[in-house]
Amino acid sequence: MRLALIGLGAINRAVAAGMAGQAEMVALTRSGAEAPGVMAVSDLSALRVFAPDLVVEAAGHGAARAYLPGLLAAGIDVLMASVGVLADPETEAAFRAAPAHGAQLTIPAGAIGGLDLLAALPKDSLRAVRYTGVKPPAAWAGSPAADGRDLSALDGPVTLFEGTARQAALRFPNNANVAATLALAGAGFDRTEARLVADPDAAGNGHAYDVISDTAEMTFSVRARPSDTPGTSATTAMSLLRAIRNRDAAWVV
Ligand SMILES: NC(=O)C1=CN([C@@H]2O[C@H](COP(=O)(O)OP(=O)(O)OC[C@H]3O[C@@H](n4cnc5c(N)ncnc54)[C@H](OP(=O)(O)O)[C@@H]3O)[C@@H](O)[C@H]2O)C=CC1
Ligand SMILES: O=C([O-])CC(=O)C(=O)O
Repeated sequence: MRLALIGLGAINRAVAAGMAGQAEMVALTRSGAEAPGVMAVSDLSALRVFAPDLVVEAAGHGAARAYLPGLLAAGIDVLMASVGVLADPETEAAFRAAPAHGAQLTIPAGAIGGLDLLAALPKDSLRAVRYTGVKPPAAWAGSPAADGRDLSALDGPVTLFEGTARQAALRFPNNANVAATLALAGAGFDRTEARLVADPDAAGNGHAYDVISDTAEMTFSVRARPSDTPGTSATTAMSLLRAIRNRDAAWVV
């Protein structure tokens, strides 16, 4: 398999380590970063010359918006981590219009799970989908939630945001991609509720959601170890690796 990674931070370094020896890999970053078994490429045209079977994006909303529609339009399959960028209607339209020659965009579960069942439920049967993300203060560094507030001095949990998944995904590009993924799998960006919490006592990154539908009620909850980037759960790279491996698998579970 030939993999082109966009971004080589916490997620894609773990993806590269997981695919070592099983894929030829290049990476596109602004700094020209490399990793064991991964050669840096300087720009998008060098990435395309590599002729990847799959592009794996884990570089942030700006990179996803700038690169991915063009790659899909060139007939290249894409697996994206920065799902929240699709909360912007113009960007979503560009992604939906782009794929050519059967190119496919894969949106992995990322740091959450249970999406197989949620996505199987008929959309018009969904009555409520409510997501809560709880992370330690360090995970919110650099986010608008920290604006003017010393999160390191918190002595208890604080709700930083409550609103729709669309608002959350756009305001918190590094922490609410899962809210966007949940919205796309379920009730949509404007009918999925999101709450984001900083908790000094949180033992890891927590994601929980409740679904009420005509057919079923479900609850999902996970608490995961953070990766080298505090706001990114270690499970995210594992989810991307599963999606990559499923491409070649005889059995997909
Ligand atoms: N779906 C999900 O569940 C989750 C999704 N995410 C998404 O994944 C993204 C990556 O997460 P993570 O690995 O933790 O982030 P990191 O900050 O650890 O790494 C980001 C990487 O992207 C590169 N990068 C940034 N901007 C660009 C650009 N314009 N072009 C090319 N490379 C770029 C950076 O390198 P350089 O600075 O050298 O360019 C760096 O290598 C997040 O920003 C978020 O959008 C994160 C967590 C969960
Ligand atoms: O990795 C996580 O815990 C989730 C995350 O940052 C995101 O959804 O952007």
